[in-house]
Amino acid sequence: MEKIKGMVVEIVFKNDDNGYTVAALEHSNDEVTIVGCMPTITVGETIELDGKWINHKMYGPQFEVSSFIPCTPESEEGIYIYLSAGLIKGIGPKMARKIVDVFGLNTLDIIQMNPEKLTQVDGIGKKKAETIGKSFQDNRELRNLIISLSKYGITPNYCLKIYKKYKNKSIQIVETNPYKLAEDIRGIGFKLADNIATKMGIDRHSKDRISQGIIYTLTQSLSEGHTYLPKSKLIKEASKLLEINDEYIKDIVFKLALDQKIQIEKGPVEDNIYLIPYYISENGVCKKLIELSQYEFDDIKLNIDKEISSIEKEDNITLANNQKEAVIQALQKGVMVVTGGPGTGKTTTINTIIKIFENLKMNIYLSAPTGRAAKRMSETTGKEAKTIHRLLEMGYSSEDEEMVFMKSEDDQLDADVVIIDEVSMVDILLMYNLLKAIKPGTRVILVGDSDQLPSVGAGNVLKDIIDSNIIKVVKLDEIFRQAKESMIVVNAHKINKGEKLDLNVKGKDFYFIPKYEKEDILKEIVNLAHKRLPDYYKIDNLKDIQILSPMRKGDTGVFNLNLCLQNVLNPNDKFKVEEKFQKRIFRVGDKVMQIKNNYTKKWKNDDETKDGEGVYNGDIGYIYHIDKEEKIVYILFDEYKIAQYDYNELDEIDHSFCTTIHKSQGSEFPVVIIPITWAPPMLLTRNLLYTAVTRAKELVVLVGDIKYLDYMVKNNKIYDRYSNLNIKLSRFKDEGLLVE
Ligand SMILES: Nc1ncnc2c1ncn2[C@@H]1O[C@H](COP(=O)(O)OP(=O)(O)OP(=O)(O)O)[C@@H](O)[C@H]1O
Repeated sequence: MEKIKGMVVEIVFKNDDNGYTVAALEHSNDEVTIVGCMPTITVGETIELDGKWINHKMYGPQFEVSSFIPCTPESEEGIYIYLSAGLIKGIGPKMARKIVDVFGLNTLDIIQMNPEKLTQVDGIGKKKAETIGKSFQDNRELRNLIISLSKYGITPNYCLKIYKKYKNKSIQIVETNPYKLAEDIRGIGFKLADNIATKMGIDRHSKDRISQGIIYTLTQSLSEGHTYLPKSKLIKEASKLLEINDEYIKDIVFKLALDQKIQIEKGPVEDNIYLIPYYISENGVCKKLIELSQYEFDDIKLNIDKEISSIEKEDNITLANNQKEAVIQALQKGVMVVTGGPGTGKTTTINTIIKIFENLKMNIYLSAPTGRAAKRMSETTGKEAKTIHRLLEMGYSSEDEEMVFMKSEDDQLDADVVIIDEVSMVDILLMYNLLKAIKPGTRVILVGDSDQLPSVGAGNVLKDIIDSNIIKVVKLDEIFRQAKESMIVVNAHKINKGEKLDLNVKGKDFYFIPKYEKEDILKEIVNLAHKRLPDYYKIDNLKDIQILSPMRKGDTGVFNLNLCLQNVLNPNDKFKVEEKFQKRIFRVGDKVMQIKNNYTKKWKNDDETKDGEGVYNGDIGYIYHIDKEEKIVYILFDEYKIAQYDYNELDEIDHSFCTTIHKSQGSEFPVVIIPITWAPPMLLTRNLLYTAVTRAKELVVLVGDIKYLDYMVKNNKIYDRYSNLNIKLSRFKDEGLLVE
């Protein structure tokens, strides 16, 4: 093994996925080629390398690197080159020159130890000095992490995610339990974590490995919507994942239950295995629903029929019988469900209910699971509606920054009535947190359409509640005359019943354009969004049109459609700043979406007169500005909220010229275009089509092969979720525990 030292003068090639780099190094007054895994090196940096000289057939002599350590640059010029490489937020070449001019050889010490002194440099204020100091520190720690973890085959991109999550505890956490990465880091699955563990020498049959495999199998099943797995299924899947015999797994399942990491519940056929929070939530939702629904009210003394008549007169409307029934039940029951498809009068019914409770001077809270749904509820009721997270006053615990709700059993909501919209999107954990915060004597009204896709999170809450026959349900099924005018509404109901759709009725709002080849479907959709629809309907191709695809991959999947749509709807332009992030280019003007809830993301309006926090999964925005020097992307949401994203936060953002149908749940758009083509059967389902179509307010255009449309309408196979809420609720009735 030999040692050489020198300054990196050029990066010839770098593979961001595995860190393999070819670079030129200034060494002993000569320029030599170095090759190997050096993911962190930058031009201007001095490094010390271990390795050996080889003679490459084509490229001649090269130094093959087995390990390297960064050294502090020794000359002022070296420091300048190092700082101007763009690694540190707030320092570009000009600023680097100014800083080195002031501090000379002490520059790096000053940035690391006394960043406040940077204010001596023209153009650096207190805040900027702090940012530079922090960015330098983060950069150092991250580079050390990348170097330390590269021996386990962890790529720089994952190191960045790991560092974001665990900060300076990263190495310690990874080396103590690499399987934790599979739980916490997006993109790292059990397999990758297991590979890392193998490189660390962890035994295949160790208790830690098997425990993690079992927990991972259960965690994975949550993303398919299951709240538990039957024991035999769990063992089979875990054994496949771990590639070991069932017997080892059975033992550890039992041990995990003793350690209270999982819960075993006796089922009628076999044991069911839960992760603890899901067990507590499923039982808790059941108990709270029974408790709230059994409350006997004697607080309202009014003639309900008279009250309804006077509101009907006021609103110039006659409620249908089941709408009236819903209003009456809302006054009498502790918990009730109002369900129905589009145009069946849910909003009208809820507005009547709100009026009656308002006349009675009752305290009413309105809420919905997502920001978009809450906004829509505010618009249709004319009253403030909050997200459930806001309603429950979500915050973070001081010790471990875990999310907590301030409103809970110890400090319940001061409400007489709570109305929740879009309940089909509420999962079992959120429902439990909500119900815990509601005291007996409060009326809870759950509104939703159980034919929509179920919640992204585990459970089948709305459908289970409806199917249990324990909670009062009023199903609205009449489509009102006004709503019947819309083929979107009419066809949505036809989809639900598995009937043939009315397509291309002249002057209406539901069109089908036949195309058979995927390339033709793609071309047609791009053309519709770019030219045809905006020209014909005089609408905005970004704001008014939303393309929804069932899948992410493939020619007509979200990823490819976004690439093609970006090219025509927001093409490259020398006046528009853009930046490449892994496989995507973000450009000023791009339509984007927040893809996970970020309750603490701060936003301000343009003139900073309004501010707030929280950007939610599914929120659509536009790239407003990209600051390459500060490494910040500014995104405009809701026409006035501007949120800043550091480059390393951009995994929360995706392009949204096209989104998946799943992500569109709870949102509405004027015009929706949907590709109809081959996809895996589990994506060609009736309720996926129904959800997509009901997102449109004014126009639906389907493009593709009619045989797949027919297939979707007929395919009402719902992929069952393991959830016991329905059975647990029904048990109360079977055992005669309910007051009728
Ligand atoms: N009793 C009624 N008589 C006549 N028209 C009604 C009645 N109830 C509702 N409508 C009308 O039917 C249409 C649909 O009603 P509404 O918006 O309340 O339904 P919805 O179920 O909330 O629909 P969506 O889910 O699509 O928002 C509206 O135009 C509304 O004015």
